[in-house]
Order: sequence, then structure tokens, then C-alpha cells
Amino acid sequence: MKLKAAIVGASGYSGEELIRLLAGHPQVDLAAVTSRSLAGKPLIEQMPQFRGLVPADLCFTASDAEALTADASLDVIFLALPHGVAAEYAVTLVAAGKKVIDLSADFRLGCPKLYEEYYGKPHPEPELLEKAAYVIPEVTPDGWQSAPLIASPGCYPTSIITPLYPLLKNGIIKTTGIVANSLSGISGAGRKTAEHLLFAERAESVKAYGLPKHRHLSEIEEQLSDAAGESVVINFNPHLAPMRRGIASTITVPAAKPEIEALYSVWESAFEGRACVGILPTGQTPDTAHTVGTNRVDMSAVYDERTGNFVITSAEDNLVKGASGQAVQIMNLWFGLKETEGLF
Ligand SMILES: NC(=O)C1=CN([C@@H]2O[C@H](COP(=O)(O)OP(=O)(O)OC[C@H]3O[C@@H](n4cnc5c(N)ncnc54)[C@H](OP(=O)(O)O)[C@@H]3O)[C@@H](O)[C@H]2O)C=CC1
Ligand SMILES: CC(=O)N[C@@H](CCC(=O)OP(=O)(O)O)C(=O)O
Repeated sequence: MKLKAAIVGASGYSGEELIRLLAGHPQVDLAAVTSRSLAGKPLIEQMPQFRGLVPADLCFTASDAEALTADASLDVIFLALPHGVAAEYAVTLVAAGKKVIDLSADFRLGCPKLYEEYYGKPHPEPELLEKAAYVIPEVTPDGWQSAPLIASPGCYPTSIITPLYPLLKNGIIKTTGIVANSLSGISGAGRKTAEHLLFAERAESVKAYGLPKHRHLSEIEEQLSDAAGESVVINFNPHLAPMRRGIASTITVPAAKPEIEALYSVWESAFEGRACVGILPTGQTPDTAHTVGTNRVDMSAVYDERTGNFVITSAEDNLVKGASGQAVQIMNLWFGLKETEGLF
């Protein structure tokens, strides 16, 4: 029996990417796609690239949590909604016993006070926050599978937490003096129209933003502190880059054990058999162009003797390993499927 899946917010960038992945997934039947603006319209009329991949009569329906709870056939519901909005849907769906994977930031933090600090208002559903699990499948300790709601990580955090987590856990790097510079493709901002995101504004231009406390810093530091067993403080400097998709992160990290072989040995053992992590040899740097459309985060490291720092680089597709692909990877593991089913 195939899993029946629904996507709430299917007209956005990550929703559209979920349609691509779930329509091609051999164990999934894409049963519902919702959108307020496209309700009632046939999916293939709005997104002709999916012609032949989804049933011709599949139409967008209204984004209505009650209607989704009433559909007893749904096994899993993906929320591809803005943060703040996702929590409203999650609370109704989880109360009705639905399994929910949330792509937004609403359930990513363990600490409600941290949410308030970074998102500027009290957490809308602190009780549900306690029950949710934050999952990067390659680093999150087992046990998350029993949660009713899974928070899929942010795009920047995946590119920074994945390489650093095992290194902090194994004492290869220090917990202070870490600096992460990240560049994101414009699709990272979602399908909204905003003047500063227009082609004419962004082409031939790179710009830092969100300094010094971008909201993703909260989930990055919380997860890395869990890995280290002590507080980790980092500088996180995000940039918008003139590309459609991709995140490239360059992270300088003071070495606790200044041997590049030790770093690679930890990575190789932590990521053994994990197809969604690509480890490149020292001296080769990952390229966003090589990850577009894949559910892989590529990483590499060099040791700089002059500064005593490791320089770690990573690259991924923000809409795949940074969002929808990772959410499908989580679904696969949650429902006992092969981790990479429908992804490679
Ligand atoms: N873009 C990226 O690279 C990544 C995005 N994410 C997260 O995933 C989520 C979706 O992002 P993304 O796809 O980029 O965003 P988009 O802006 O492209 O899409 C948002 C979707 O939510 C719907 N929506 C907006 N407001 C409401 C509302 N008030 N009630 C119900 N539906 C609403 C929109 O559809 P309609 O108006 O038709 O109802 C649309 O389908 C966000 O939380 C984002 O932060 C996570 C990782 C990476
Ligand atoms: C380029 C760009 O604008 N990126 C978004 C982050 C990407 C994202 O969607 O993050 P969440 O999943 O946490 O919402 C930003 O900086 O707010």
C-alpha cells in the first residue's frame, strides 16, 4: 500500500519542489495539494512541468485544516507554509492524530524563550513545541521517530550543522570563534514578490543581510550546543547571491585537534553509508552547481597552519536538501522506507 500524502502550501517554492519529489516517489500517492490562491485549479494547468507525472484531474484545494483532518486516508501531511501560519495548521492536524512534517521554523527550537527572542513574539503553540522533534537524519540521535510532529530544518542550518555536529561531538573543533559565511540563492526567500528580490535588483550583485542575528542562528547554536554538550556561539553571516538555487557555506573553525586526518576520520565514520552527505577530499571545494536538484549536502575541509583554523566548505540545493528533499528523507525514515527512496 502506498502512503497517501498531502502538501499544504503547494503553490510556493518548497511546496512545488515537494510535488516534484512526491509525484516521482514509488511509495507515495500524492492525494492532496492545497493553496488559497490556486484552489479549484488543476495542478497541471498551473505547473505544466508535472504533466504526465500527476493525475490530470488533480486540483488544488483550499488550505483547510479541518478538511484535511476529515480525510482519514491521509498518512502524512507536509506543511510548506510561512512560519507563524504553519503552527495554526499543525495544532489541528496533530490533535486529530495526523503525522505532520513541517518545513517552517515554527517547531525547530527546543526553547520557547529562544523563539520569542528571535521571532519577536511568544511561541504560538508551546505545548506542541515540546512534543516536536527537530531532525537532520544524519546527525539527530535516534528516538525522534516517536514524535507526532517533525520539524524539518532550515536551509542555512543544514549546510552548517551537518558538517560541524560530529566534529563538536568528537572534540575536533573548539566551541568559540566559529564564523560561518553563507550565500543563498534567491529562491531561499520564497515565491513572494518584493522589490529587493527582483531580477534587476539582484542580478550581478551579492549582499549580506540579517546581521548580526539572523533567525537561523537560533537553531544553529541550539543544535551545535547539544552536540558539544556546552554552549556554542558563532558568527553567522548570510548573503543573497544571484542564483536561483543553492547554498554555499564557508565556515572557519578553531581546531581543537589540528589534524585534517582526524577531522576526515570523524566525518567518514559519522556519515558512513549516508548517501545524502558527500565528503570531498581536502583541497577540493563543493560547488552549488553540483548539488542542484539533488538531496545531497557536499562538504570538504582544509587546515590552515597560519591561523590554526579548519576552513570547512559545504554546498546544497536550498529547496532539496535544504527543504523539501530533506522532508521526504525524513518521511522515508519515519515510515520505515529506504532513506533515499524517491530521492536518487
Ligand atoms: N525557500 C526555501 O529555500 C526554504 C523554505 N523553507 C520554509 O518553508 C516554508 C515555505 O517556504 P517557501 O516555499 O519558500 O514559501 P513560498 O512563499 O514560496 O510559499 C508559501 C506557501 O504558503 C501559502 N501561504 C502563504 N500565506 C498563507 C496563509 N496565511 N495561510 C495559508 N497558506 C499560506 C502560499 O500559498 P497561497 O498564498 O496560494 O495559499 C504558498 O503556497 C517557509 O516556512 C520557509 O521558511 C525552509 C527551507 C528552505
Ligand atoms: C534568501 C532568504 O531570504 N532566505 C531566508 C531563509 C530561508 C528560509 O526559508 O528559512 P526558514 O525555513 O527558516 O523560513 C531568510 O533569510 O529568511
